[in-house]
Amino acid sequence: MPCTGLNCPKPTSLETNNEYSYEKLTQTAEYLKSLISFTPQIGIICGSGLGSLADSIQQKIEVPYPQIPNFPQSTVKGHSGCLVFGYIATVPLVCMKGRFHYYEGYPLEKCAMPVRVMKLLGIELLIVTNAAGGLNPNYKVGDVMLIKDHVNLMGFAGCNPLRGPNEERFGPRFPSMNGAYDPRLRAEAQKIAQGAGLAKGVHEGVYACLGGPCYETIAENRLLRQLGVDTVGMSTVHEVIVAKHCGLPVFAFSLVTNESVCDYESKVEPKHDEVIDAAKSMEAVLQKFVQGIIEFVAKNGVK
Ligand SMILES: O=P(O)(O)O[C@H]1O[C@H](CO)[C@@H](O)[C@H]1O
Ligand code: HPA
Repeated sequence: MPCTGLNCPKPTSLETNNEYSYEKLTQTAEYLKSLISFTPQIGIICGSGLGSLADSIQQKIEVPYPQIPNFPQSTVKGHSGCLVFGYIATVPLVCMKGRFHYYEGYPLEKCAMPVRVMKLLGIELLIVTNAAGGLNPNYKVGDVMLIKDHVNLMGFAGCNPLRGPNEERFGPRFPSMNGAYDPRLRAEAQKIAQGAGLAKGVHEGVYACLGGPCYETIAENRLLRQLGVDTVGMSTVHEVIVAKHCGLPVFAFSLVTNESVCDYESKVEPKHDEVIDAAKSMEAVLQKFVQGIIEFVAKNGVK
């Protein structure tokens, strides 16, 4: 029982005050449903410089974020800020050209709220992409790493998108994160990658998200390597946590856009413009790769 003494502040319901309550998210989803005549089956989140993944969408309906009730706004170069609805390989889908990051000033639950909106729209699979630093010494710029697991470093410090009252209509208070990255799609993606021209550079590994916006120090990169992290970025993990919580299977990959420096002699510095350029140079191949995944889902279903 909460304290009922006269001097105790009344407990406020975070749920009813919450900007991202179930009711608010439902409003957002209902608004978006009113613009489309189909149920999206797949949701795609484009990483930095990867917005061109939306180029292969047919019968596009584009909805800029400022037009969407309760939606955050994109503030980062390489994230244009628009939802694109349409079809790839006859599969109805919704694609986020622009995601939200903690360093933009948004709390993690706000960064991840579009995942819940997409769940309410009816998606059955989430495809998450990111630009990332390659920590694994075998990775080169332009390689793709299928994410098999993550290290929720921000979670070690108590930052988690599920912090606060649990919304049972999405999922349980204590969700397991095992199997968050769908193993069947990952196995299939290895074959699909070869067809898309990615044969040499497809790895499977572990991604870690830091809060940013600073890139990691050399000491931090060395530490992350020792922790078994293969790619590092500032996104994805909170989106996947929210997806797993509400029962959405996830297929996710990192594009290695820069090598994470672990050597004090190195003069190499990460730069966001170079991250974007590296992503752009892989546009065509990654479009083909994602299309291959969607074609597989069209033929075989999500489960
Ligand atoms: O993770 P995405 O959105 O692909 O972007 C990555 O690229 C930016 C840094 O260059 C950071 O936002 C980092 O998270
Ligand atoms: N570190 C963190 N985030 C990133 C990087 C990096 O090296 N590259 C792209 N996003």
